[in-house]
Amino acid sequence: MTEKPGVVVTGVSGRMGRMLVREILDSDRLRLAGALEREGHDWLGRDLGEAMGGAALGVVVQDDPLDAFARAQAVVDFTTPAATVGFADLAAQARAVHVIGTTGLSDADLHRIHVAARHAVVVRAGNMSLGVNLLTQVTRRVAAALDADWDIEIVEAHHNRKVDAPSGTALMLGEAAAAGRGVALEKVSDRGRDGLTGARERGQIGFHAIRGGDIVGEHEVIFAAAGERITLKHVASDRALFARGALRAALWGQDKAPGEYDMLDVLGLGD
Ligand SMILES: NC(=O)c1ccc[n+]([C@@H]2O[C@H](COP(=O)([O-])OP(=O)(O)OC[C@H]3O[C@@H](n4cnc5c(N)ncnc54)[C@H](O)[C@@H]3O)[C@@H](O)[C@H]2O)c1
Ligand SMILES: O=C(O)C1=N[C@H](C(=O)O)CCC1
Repeated sequence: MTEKPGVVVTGVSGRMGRMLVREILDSDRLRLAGALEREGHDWLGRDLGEAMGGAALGVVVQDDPLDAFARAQAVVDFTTPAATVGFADLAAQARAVHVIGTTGLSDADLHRIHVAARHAVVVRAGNMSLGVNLLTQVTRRVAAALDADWDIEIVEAHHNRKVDAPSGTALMLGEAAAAGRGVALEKVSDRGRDGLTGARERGQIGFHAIRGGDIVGEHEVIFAAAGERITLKHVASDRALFARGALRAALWGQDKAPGEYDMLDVLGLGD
């Protein structure tokens, strides 16, 4: 029997990091090959299981990605843009599948990831859930069916620790709506109106971010016209959903050619 693919979890003490560890330990198809945290973190050098408040796992939390990735077939990464671009280079060197859930990536960050993907499989998505990825397809189709008399607004809500806005998911939905309309999102995007903004411009796609409490992730795409309105909505109530999607991507990527992929590829939802 071949060995199960080994996964390194980056940002292992984070909200997503802990969720990923639990899901890998529950999985009969993957094994935990390493655990990374940032320099100076108080979990470094400790057994991961004990740091998480449970029994020892025999995996020590470290801050050396090169060493960890050399023992892994996949790196599952929900950290920060600065950390993720560095991991992209190193995961590519190690020929490990790099699953990127980190959001808030700049165009320069995306370029670095694109270059790394010449040498290894990268799967990146602002949202790893089946529901949201399906919603992007529905959004694109609805936007394609309606003209610009229908104003498109995207409203997202997340917990009060989230550091980026609009959310990665909101941007995916915005890209889908823009693609349906046949326009470039950056030309029509209007983010967080405030003050004497003037009337809404025809064809704009608006973004609005709510931050509060422990909201896991909620997204609405509103199509509003004179006398009627369509609202498409997704609610995530459990972060495990994102972790399971990311681990599915880590497995899916094992036999793929180097390149950039997304969750539509993983879920077989692409056109
Ligand atoms: N794509 C999705 O489905 C999805 C789902 C949830 C969250 N996210 C995104 O994932 C990211 C993390 O979210 P979170 O809620 O877990 O955040 P978090 O702040 O709880 O966790 C991030 C972790 O990364 C660690 N980290 C930072 N720099 C590091 C480095 N250089 N090396 C190793 N570890 C490092 C931090 O110490 C922290 O533990 C965010 O960008 C968020 O938007 C994406
Ligand atoms: O908790 C977060 O942060 C989330 N980030 C992703 C986003 O930016 O869309 C996915 C939902 C949760």
